[in-house]
Amino acid sequence: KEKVKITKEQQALMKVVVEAYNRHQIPQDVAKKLLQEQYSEEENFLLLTEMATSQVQVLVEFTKNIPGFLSLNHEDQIALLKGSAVEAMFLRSAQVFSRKMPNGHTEVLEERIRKSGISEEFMTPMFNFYKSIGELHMMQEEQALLTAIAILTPDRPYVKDQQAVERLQEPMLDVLRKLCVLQHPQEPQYFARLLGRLTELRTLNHYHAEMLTSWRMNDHKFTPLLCEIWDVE
Ligand SMILES: Cc1cc(Cl)ccc1OCc1nc2ccc(F)cc2n1[C@H](C(=O)NC1CCCCC1)C1CCCCC1
Repeated sequence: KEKVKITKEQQALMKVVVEAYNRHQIPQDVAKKLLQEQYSEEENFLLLTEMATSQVQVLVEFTKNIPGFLSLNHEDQIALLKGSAVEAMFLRSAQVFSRKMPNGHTEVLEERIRKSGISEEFMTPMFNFYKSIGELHMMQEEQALLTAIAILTPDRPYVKDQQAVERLQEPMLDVLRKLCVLQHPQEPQYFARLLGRLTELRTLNHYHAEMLTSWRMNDHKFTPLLCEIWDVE
């Protein structure tokens, strides 16, 4: 059985990605707000649009720190960001939801989200995803690399130079695969399960526009940035 070893270059790549991921965290903690009090559907919608707007800005900063991203064709940089922003939001939401919290807090948080205004039909796929992410107990290195891998998906719509994107995604996949083998030696399928979450993320992508327009309230207002990213209005 060959000894898996992370090279110096791979250590350096991981360090850059993890530091960027930790540096670009959401300023205010939405989970704390939701646990503090029950908001109306309008207030929840506003909270989501505020959180999502700041998360997109955070995502752009994180992406700029992915080695090689800024040397991609500019239109392709936009296509990758536009193609991955919603997935990154759900991935971040899942990570926020799966964080270790004091007893009973996760249940309160789930209840507040169920009553937030999102229509019923989207709750099951969304919480199934959150729970499947939670079960993985991902380390922050795995979260950061998985987010970078999702952003560097070559077959996003309108990407012209897919090979250039593959050349950036492959080293990330390599170091994540090695990390999974080293961190989860008893679970040879762990890496495959992680990548399977990216497939589940894509299905959530299909729902996002309808999740927003069907929010139980009238007159859904979006920021210009979200109109761009969320295919709404
Ligand atoms: C990401 C997303 C996209 C669409 Cl279309 C619809 C919905 C949604 O998030 C649901 C969702 N799942 C959550 C799990 C844990 C949590 F603490 C908050 C969560 N949220 C929403 C949120 O603030 N998400 C942000 C989290 C940080 C990154 C940017 C997004 C709150 C908004 C207030 C009403 C209760 C849901």
